Formats: sequence, C-alpha cells, structure tokens
Amino acid sequence: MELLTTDEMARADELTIADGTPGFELMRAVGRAVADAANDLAEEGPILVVAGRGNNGGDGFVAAAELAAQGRDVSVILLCDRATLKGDAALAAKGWKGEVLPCDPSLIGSPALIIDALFGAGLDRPVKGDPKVMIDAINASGVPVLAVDLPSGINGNSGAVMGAAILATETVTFFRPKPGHLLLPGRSYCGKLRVIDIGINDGVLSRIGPKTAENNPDLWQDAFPLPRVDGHKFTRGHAVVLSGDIAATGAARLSARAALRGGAGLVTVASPRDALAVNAAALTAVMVRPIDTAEEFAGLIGGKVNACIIGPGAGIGARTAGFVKAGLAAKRSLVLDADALTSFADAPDRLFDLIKADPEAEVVLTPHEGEFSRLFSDLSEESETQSKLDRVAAAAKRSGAVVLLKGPDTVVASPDGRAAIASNAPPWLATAGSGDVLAGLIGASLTQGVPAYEAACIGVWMHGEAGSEAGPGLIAEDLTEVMPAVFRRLYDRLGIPY
Ligand SMILES: NC(=O)C1=CN([C@@H]2O[C@H](COP(=O)(O)OP(=O)(O)OC[C@H]3O[C@@H](n4cnc5c(N)ncnc54)[C@H](O)[C@@H]3O)[C@@H](O)[C@H]2O)[C@@H](O)CC1
Ligand SMILES: [K+]
Repeated sequence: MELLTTDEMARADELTIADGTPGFELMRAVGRAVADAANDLAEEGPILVVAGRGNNGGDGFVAAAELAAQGRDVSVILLCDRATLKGDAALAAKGWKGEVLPCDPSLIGSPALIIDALFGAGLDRPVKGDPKVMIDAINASGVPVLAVDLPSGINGNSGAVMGAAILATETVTFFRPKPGHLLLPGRSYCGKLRVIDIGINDGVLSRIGPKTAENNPDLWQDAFPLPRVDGHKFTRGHAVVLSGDIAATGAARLSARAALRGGAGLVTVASPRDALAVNAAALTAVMVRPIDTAEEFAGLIGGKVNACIIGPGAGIGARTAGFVKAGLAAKRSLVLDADALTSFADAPDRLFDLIKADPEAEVVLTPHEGEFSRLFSDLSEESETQSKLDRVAAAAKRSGAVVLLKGPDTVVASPDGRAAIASNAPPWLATAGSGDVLAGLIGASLTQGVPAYEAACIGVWMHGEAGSEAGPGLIAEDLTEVMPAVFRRLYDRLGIPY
C-alpha cells in the first residue's frame, strides 16, 4: 500500500474536493469512522474527546456529536476558545450541542475512552505548554486512547515525537497510512492502526504519484521470481558468496544457505585456501571453490555467475575492497554488506564512483546504523527535518545503489526516488547472523534477475516473515530452515498453485 506524506494527503483531499466532494463531507466521514472505532474500543462508559484548534479537532467534534446521537455519554475538552475556530472545524463544533470544557487536565476524570483529536497532519512545531501538559496527563491517566489520524505529537512524515506525544491504543487514519505510522518511534505510539475509506477515489493517486510504500507483496509481486516448469538450476541463477578467513567463515555460510533457500539455483562459497577444509566440511548443497585473490575471484565470477554477496565475515581492508571492485568490474549484481561497506569507510566516494560508472549496475548496500554512518557520516543523525526515510533516500541518490538501512522499520530506497518501509519484522529478528541471512535472501532474488530495488524489498519482507515463522527464541540458522513455510504462505497469498 502506498504511503502518503502529509502534503500528499492534503493534495488527495484537495483533488477530492475539486472533484465535487465538499471538505466537510470528508470530515463527517472521518468523524463517523472515529465514532465506529470508539464504539468497538469501549462498548459502554463515558467517552472524552480532547480537541485541538484545527481540522483534527473538527474530526473530534463530529465524532462527539455522532456518539452523543447514539446515546453515548460524551464530553469535550477544547484546547482553545470555541469562538476562535475557523472553517470546517468551526462548522463541526456547531454540530456539537453539549458543553465545551477548557484545557484543564484535572477535567480528564476516568472515562472509558479518550479520543485524541488535538493535532493531526497540521502539527508543525514542538508541543509545549498547555497541550504538552494535557498529553502527559492523558498518557498518565491509564485510559485507552483512540487517536484521530495520528497520535498527537507524532510527525506524520518522520514518525518523530515532537516534544511529547499521545501513546494511543488505536489510531484511525484515512485513505492511506503516512510514513510516520510505520517509522519508529511513531509506530510504537500508534497502537493498532486502522486505515479507513472516507470516499477519496484511488484515482487521485495517479495524479499525486506517491513514491513511498509499505513493504509487502502488493509492492513487488509482479517482480517476484517464480521457478518455471521448463526451468532448471541454471535458469534460477548462480550466486557466489565470499568467505572470510579460517576464524570467520560462518557468516558467509549463513548467507550462502539463505541464497539457496531463497531460490538461487546454485550457490558457491569462494573460500580462502586456509579455510577450505572448514567450509567444505560444513557445506553440502552449497559448493566451495578455493579463492585467495581478487584476480582468482574475477576468474570465478567471469563464468556463469549472476550475483555476488560480499561482506559477511569478509574482513575489513584492501583485500575485501579488491573483491568488491572485481564484482563491479565484472558487472555482476551485488549485495554489499558488513565488511564490504566498512572497507570503504575511508573514502566512500571511491565506492560510489565505481557504482555510478555503470548506470545499469544492480547493487544493494545493506548497512546497519553503524555501517551507514561510516559511509554517509553527514546523514547519520535523525532530526526534525531529516527522517530515516530522508536519510536513506539521500544515501541512495548519492551512492547510485539501492540502500537498505536495517532496523525494526527497515527502509529500502532506490536512486530513482522510490522507497519502502517494512512493518513485519518481529523484535527477536535482531540476533547474531540475522543480517547475513538477509544478505543471502537479497542475493537469491538478484541471482534470478530481479532488479535491485525489488530484490531488496523481497529480501526484507521474507526475512521478517521468517522471523515471525520461527518465533521468539530463534537463532539465525532457524531463519533459513523456515523458508519453505514462508514461501508456502506467500504462494497462498498470491494465489499461486504449488
Ligand atoms: N479536508 C481536509 O484537509 C481534511 C482534514 N482532516 C483532518 O484534518 C487534519 C489536519 O488539519 P489541520 O491542517 O487543520 O491541522 P491540525 O488539526 O492537525 O492542527 C493544526 C493546528 O494546530 C496548530 N499547531 C500545530 N502544531 C502545534 C503545536 N506544536 N502546538 C500548538 N499548536 C500547534 C496549528 O497552528 C493549527 O492551528 C488531519 O489530520 C485530519 O484529521 C479530515 O477532517 C479529513 C478532511
Ligand atoms: K490526533
């Protein structure tokens, strides 16, 4: 599903209004949906609506009137003087016939539910003073909270907490989610996310052209590689994974097994000679070749090889950098992870220039935050004006590669401006070797000819699903072993027979 920035969402509203639906109709649809959600969350008991001065507050007034008309016991606190409300919010407040209470936290009481309609998409500065006191008091009350559009205080584009934010039990948003619903910390403040239809036609999307999406199969199913009836292992492609020295071979084997499990037809581990026996003894379906130098590596991948995975356990320094250069020179699809990235920390532009020298290059960089800051030091800090999404998008443009920044909200960005945010990673996925498996899964799709952006998105999603399938207590080795179950569920979801 597409994600809309707050500006894009405002544009969706404007286009819908221009096409003949009055803005107040949209607000009424929002208010009614909020009332439905409130009834689901609290079947009985008093409901308190806390409204702000903008249209988010207007949504709150519509919901209050709707719930009161249904016989619910409703009260309303308003952040400002009722007479100062403007436009649709003023119209919505007119529809509320009850009393309006002032912004005083002692008036919260102990309702069954609080509807948070303080700030939505219009939040444009840190929350201070009265609204902050109110937000803190609502959070401290222990009452379940239903947030309208966004938990107040959460930035819809970045997911940042602007001074203070409501910790919602559930959030109702409209038409499409916003990046701030998926990016941390915003995601943790939303509670359960409900996306509702308020009568905005999907047709407006082609006029808006959103570039960001949630990472799920809707995004990449057309690119997903399916084995052909007349195919064989060579048509599914050959991946090569570079092994580290004798004390650091496990990471490459995890990647290699993930590449095979992920669908590569053949996988070879390129192993230093002194580690050959270790690798050979631990591998069966994955092949091993003795490779000590970049020249030997170039010889190996100069044959029928589609993709290379370089970095897991590879070692930091000129040797690994040489292998990366050989991979780029051979124009193979590449996953550059871990040590392959850190090996260019001194001069990241050298790597980026090599990648950008070939406009057709299919290269995925898979840093965690530490590796990201080594390559993109000026983009290492999140700020109010620079979200995780902005940082990764800028890194992709600069490097010419698809960049994947790991985390609970992994972002994949392409140099062409597309970006995807993951929302399916369970917390127990953060474990030793997990990233090596991710690199292997991305390599599996690259090997089968999937373009770099889709390959990265597929890998991230499959990795998240494998984490859920293996469950709490998993170790990286488990991720590769549950892949058949992940494939089966994906095939079921896409309606592909097997
Ligand atoms: N036609 C539309 O645009 C629709 C908008 N809708 C609702 O309208 C919301 C957006 O409405 P608005 O653009 O009026 O914005 P909001 O209602 O989110 O808030 C804007 C108001 O809050 C003030 N404000 C912003 N940050 C503040 C801070 N930190 N401290 C104190 N005051 C602050 C602004 O000066 C402004 O007065 C959406 O989130 C959604 O809930 C829905 O009713 C659907 C239709
Ligand atoms: K809100």
